[in-house]
Amino acid sequence: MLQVYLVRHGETQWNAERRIQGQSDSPLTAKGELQAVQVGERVRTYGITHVIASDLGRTQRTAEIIADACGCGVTLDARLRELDMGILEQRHLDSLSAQEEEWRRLVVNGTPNGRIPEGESMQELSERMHAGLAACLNLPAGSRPLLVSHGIALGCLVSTILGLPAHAERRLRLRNCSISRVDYQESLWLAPGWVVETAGDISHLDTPALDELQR
Ligand SMILES: O=C(O)[C@H](O)COP(=O)(O)O
Repeated sequence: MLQVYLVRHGETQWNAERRIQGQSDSPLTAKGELQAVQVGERVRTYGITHVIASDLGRTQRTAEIIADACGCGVTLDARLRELDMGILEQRHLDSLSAQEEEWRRLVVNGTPNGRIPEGESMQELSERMHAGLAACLNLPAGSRPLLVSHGIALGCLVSTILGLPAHAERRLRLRNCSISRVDYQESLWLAPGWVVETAGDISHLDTPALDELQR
């Protein structure tokens, strides 16, 4: 049975500053680097064969640290990028006008085809994330991939595997460097398809690696 590990990147400067990242980028903080090291320590004995990351800098850096621990390389897949948040990217969450907050809510509340101007809908995000995950089924038999992606992107993937709407990602807490796992179940007796084994596990992060919300 194919097991796929899903890791959100380590904390970044803009995560810490409460700025919207989307497909814009900011570097990992020292805490973010430590979180990635702790993921590496946790998964180094899991037999990971491929580390596949979104092509944004924060996921690439996190993936390099994890891949070093696992002794494998990193490949990039743009389908694993965060939701494109259009004209609100780089903005402080606390600085949005009423109109801007309304645009953000179109996405958060699951308005059909809702998007921030110049951004992407949750449906579009869901389709490309599922395509990125499905690509793992083409890896050689016995592969055990680990994907490094983003908060909304991974939340959307896990929610929709569960049969929930994409915006149900708001009900999942996928913290920086949390680990989730989905398996491709082929048993005829059980429903074939992706199954969520774990979501948002942070038991490998010690206190210095936790963010404010986690303490
Ligand atoms: O700011 C964002 O884009 C999201 O809320 C979180 O994205 P991230 O997982 O890339 O930090």
